[in-house]
Amino acid sequence: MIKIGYLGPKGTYTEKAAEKYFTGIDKEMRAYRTLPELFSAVKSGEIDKAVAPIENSVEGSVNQTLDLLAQEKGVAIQGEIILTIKHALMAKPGVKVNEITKVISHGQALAQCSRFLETFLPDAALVEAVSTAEAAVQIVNSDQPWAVIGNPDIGEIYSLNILEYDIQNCTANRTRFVILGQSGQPITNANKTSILISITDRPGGLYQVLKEFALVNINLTKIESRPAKNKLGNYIFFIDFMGNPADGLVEKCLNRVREMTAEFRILGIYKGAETAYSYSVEKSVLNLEQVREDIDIIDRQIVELLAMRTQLVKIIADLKGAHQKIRDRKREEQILERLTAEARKKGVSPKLIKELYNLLFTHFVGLQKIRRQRGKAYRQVSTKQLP
Ligand SMILES: O=C(O)C(=O)C[C@]1(C(=O)O)C=C[C@@H](O)C=C1
Repeated sequence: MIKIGYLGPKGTYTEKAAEKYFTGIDKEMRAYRTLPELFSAVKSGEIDKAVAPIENSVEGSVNQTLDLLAQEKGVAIQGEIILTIKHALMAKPGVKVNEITKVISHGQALAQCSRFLETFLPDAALVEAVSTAEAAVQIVNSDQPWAVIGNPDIGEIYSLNILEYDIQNCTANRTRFVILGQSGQPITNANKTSILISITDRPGGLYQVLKEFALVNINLTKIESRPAKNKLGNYIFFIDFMGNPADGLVEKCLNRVREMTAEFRILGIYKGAETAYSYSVEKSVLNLEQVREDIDIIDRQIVELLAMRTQLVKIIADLKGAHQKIRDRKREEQILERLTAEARKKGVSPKLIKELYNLLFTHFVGLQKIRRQRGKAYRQVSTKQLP
């Protein structure tokens, strides 16, 4: 029998998600009051698996779950499940909608029903609880005309009356829950990976990372930033994508990302709940159109990088001023030596690199000469214009 923990108390959507994910499995369900308690329980081995909400289609990420994933290194994502959320307004028997003075629920549930609350209960106080079921417990223990918003099952569990069904702002209200376990347990049929990265502060840092995924045609399903909590302005990024690092292409892509990031961690490799777009190496290898699309992406990148190089050479030209020699053969030799060695390592022809770079050097020397000439002409014109 496996022990499964969830964000309780009984009746939460998370319990529903856990029941559904582990249907037909001999299990003992344990409710935890808070997400930190749930995470420590799975980390210590007190429970085998934990289920926690991570993202809602209306309200976005559950920040506390993301922060705990970042903090708790011994906990990994091992699966996920998506539930359609339908909220109900519930109160103790006898309480009518127009008598309600306070509505208690999880912050996300209150936000997801904001339109109903503004229209039908504009004067009621809105109070947040750690979970929807915890809010129900508060209602049960009070003799005030208060109400709770949550999963209609709560009504039955806590003997509350359902006053209104389906009160959420959007009908397509869905929540994704993650299944957590201790790190290092392999998952079969895994086709999705979640990683955490932090990027050193430099222009284009995040772009360079995302580019690596685009180049090998990996579909990112989510990217979210959270404060790194060490310095204002420092962020960590959570990235989910379709693919498994057991795939050579995915592994190479992640190795490159690891090299260019200050922090890199795999949060989980698991079976995705939805596989609308599934990544396949075979597809990109066998399909001519697909390979050409990949080449088009790379060619665009090459032009973009050349544009950046051009800007830098222009800065060099201005730094050299009017008298320093433009051509620097020693520097060219150093560049060629480094790049041909790197090319050899990566299976690129060193001859190609030599030819390509000799062409680039000639071009960039020419560009600097023209710039110097223009500068001279400009200085002459400006002098003439001087009184
Ligand atoms: O580094 C320099 O001094 C440059 O002018 C740039 C650059 C280059 O394109 O990398 C161009 C010409 C020089 O001969 C050497 C290098």
